[in-house]
Amino acid sequence: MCGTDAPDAAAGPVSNGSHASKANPASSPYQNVNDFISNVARFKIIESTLREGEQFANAFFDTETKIKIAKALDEFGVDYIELTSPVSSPQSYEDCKTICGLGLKAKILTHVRCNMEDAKKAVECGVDGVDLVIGTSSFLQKYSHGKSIAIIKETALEVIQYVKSQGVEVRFSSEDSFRSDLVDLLTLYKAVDQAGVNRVGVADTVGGATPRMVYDLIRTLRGVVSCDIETHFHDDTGCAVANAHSALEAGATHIDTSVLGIGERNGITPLGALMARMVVTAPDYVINKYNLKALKEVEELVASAVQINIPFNNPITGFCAFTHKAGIHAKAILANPSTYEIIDPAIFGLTRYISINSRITGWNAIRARCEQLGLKMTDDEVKEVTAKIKQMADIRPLAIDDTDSILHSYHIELQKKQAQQV
Ligand SMILES: CC(=O)SCCNC(=O)CCNC(=O)[C@H](O)C(C)(C)COP(=O)(O)OP(=O)(O)OC[C@H]1O[C@@H](n2cnc3c(N)ncnc32)[C@H](O)[C@@H]1OP(=O)(O)O
Ligand SMILES: O=C(O)CCC(=O)C(=O)O
Ligand SMILES: [Zn+2]
Repeated sequence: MCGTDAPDAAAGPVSNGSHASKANPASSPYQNVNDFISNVARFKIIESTLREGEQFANAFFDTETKIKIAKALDEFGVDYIELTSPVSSPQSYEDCKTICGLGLKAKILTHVRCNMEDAKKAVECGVDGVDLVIGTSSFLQKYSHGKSIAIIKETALEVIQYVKSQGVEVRFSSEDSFRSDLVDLLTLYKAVDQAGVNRVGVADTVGGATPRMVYDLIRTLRGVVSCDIETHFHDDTGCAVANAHSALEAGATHIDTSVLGIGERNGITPLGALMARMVVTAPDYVINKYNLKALKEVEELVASAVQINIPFNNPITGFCAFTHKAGIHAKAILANPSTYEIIDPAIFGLTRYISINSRITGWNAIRARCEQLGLKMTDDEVKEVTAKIKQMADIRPLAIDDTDSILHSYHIELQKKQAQQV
């Protein structure tokens, strides 16, 4: 279907029905449960395409590209934009300063190791906030930086005090949180909270956490710290979006994303997929806060910058995300799009497409196409021409033009017959 039947709003029968007018959103079982701890309807996004995303295998962002991406993310309405550490290279340092000088609405963060030298470089760049990170699992303590929890705590408190003294936001995050000792973690978070951090960060660095593990850890942490809680989920086991949702339900306040999920290995929670999830959970909040119609453009910009295609099954913008094919689906979609769509594509400035070119096409979809083409036929005639389309589709894949040709020829034959009868 995909090769010969590419969605094109002008080509196939497009149902203009809108979800809002045909379904009562208040009746959705997927929406926000209003418990007091959940932040699903008031979360913030820390967009890390220009930090975590730069760790994606294909990524090379020159200054101009970074500026374009930062501006596009700002237009989209993300709350924060996180940049690569300025100690990474001289150009990273310059780019960090340049982006801080753009005057964007989004706050600019940079992500550095939890030590004084890195923090000083970060502050020098003029960022709004510094995201401090250090591994707390025994793996990272032993094989990465070699520091004990006591030293981590002592250093963290010094660095936090310094960043705060510069009037800059500060966050402390424990890399590899889920493989860290819970007592170590809570002791550290409590200490940095008391030291006045704006946020603590919980990171599933290796992508092994499940939504239930996330809920339990964040719920526990929520009872220990009073500051905001940022969360960061890798997608190695396919749970990054679900984990983000679970974190918000448990009281996390901020979610890290990157466009198309790009990042180290197979990346993190994708911005678009998170929007898809959250627009279903908390439609009013998401629609009013984010410029959802700009999503496709942001994704295309980043996809082109890192030389990848948008995956076919990407939520929202995958080429067939709003394509309906089977006859049973098509009939119901034409009557009411909510039957087989959880998200109205119009919210993202997109249209749905109904495929009419296969052996599984039904006569209701063909009737809609005939109406669109202005070909008048009785129901029995539509059924007869549908059978002809199926006959042909049994032999080879059809393009929309093939189906339309069958419809036009059949209609011409009908007209000839009618003329003969007169
Ligand atoms: C899970 C994550 O994604 S965390 C963020 C990852 N981001 C980055 O790595 C930013 C890009 N990195 C870089 O440009 C470089 O790694 C730099 C500039 C940070 C450091 O480069 P180098 O000095 O050449 O060290 P290298 O990369 O080989 O090793 C990392 C060093 O940081 C130390 N380190 C690692 N994490 C931390 C931390 N959180 N706090 C302090 N030191 C740390 C390691 O012990 C190691 O130190 P060493 O020089 O004594 O061996
Ligand atoms: O700083 C953080 O919270 C996350 C760092 C990171 O990229 C990770 O742990 O995967
Ligand atoms: Zn990461």
